Amino acid sequence: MKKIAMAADHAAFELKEIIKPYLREKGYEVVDFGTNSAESCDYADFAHPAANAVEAGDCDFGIAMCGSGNGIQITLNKHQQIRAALCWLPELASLARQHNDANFLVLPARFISPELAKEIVDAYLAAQFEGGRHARRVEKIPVKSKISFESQELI
Ligand SMILES: O=C(CO)[C@H](O)[C@H](O)[C@H](O)COP(=O)(O)O
Repeated sequence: MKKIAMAADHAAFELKEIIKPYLREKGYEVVDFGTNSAESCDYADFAHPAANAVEAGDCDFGIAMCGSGNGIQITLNKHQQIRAALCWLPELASLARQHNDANFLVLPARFISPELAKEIVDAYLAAQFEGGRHARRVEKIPVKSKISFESQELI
């Protein structure tokens, strides 16, 4: 059974509580890293543990959300092995997986309806990484060392 890490701040708590049972009904195991109420909080406190779980292989991938999606996406992408994609349309979610092998789907909870959020989640879950030229590009994403701007080579 695939294991999904979930994380949200107060702005997305309600949406998380809608998407969580939706995923469980579909047969996914959900590990909920919080937040656990609509009380004001800081997205990074939930994003980092969820990112750690995916990086460690304890979860297969993640679904995260905050008001705009920006704060939690920025935080997740500080992790070297995380590719978090902010998606507000199903097509973007499909592409995030097909082209970017995104291991976190990020939703802007204050800008989409629960129904649209479910469609975006469905698109993300149904898509597969296409590999090929995209694999070459994804491999170049982690910052391995200083890179020369002129040559794009490691220095
Ligand atoms: O980090 C964000 C914006 O980049 C998120 O949308 C937060 O959910 C938002 O900033 C929370 O705002 P609030 O006024 O504290 O509810």
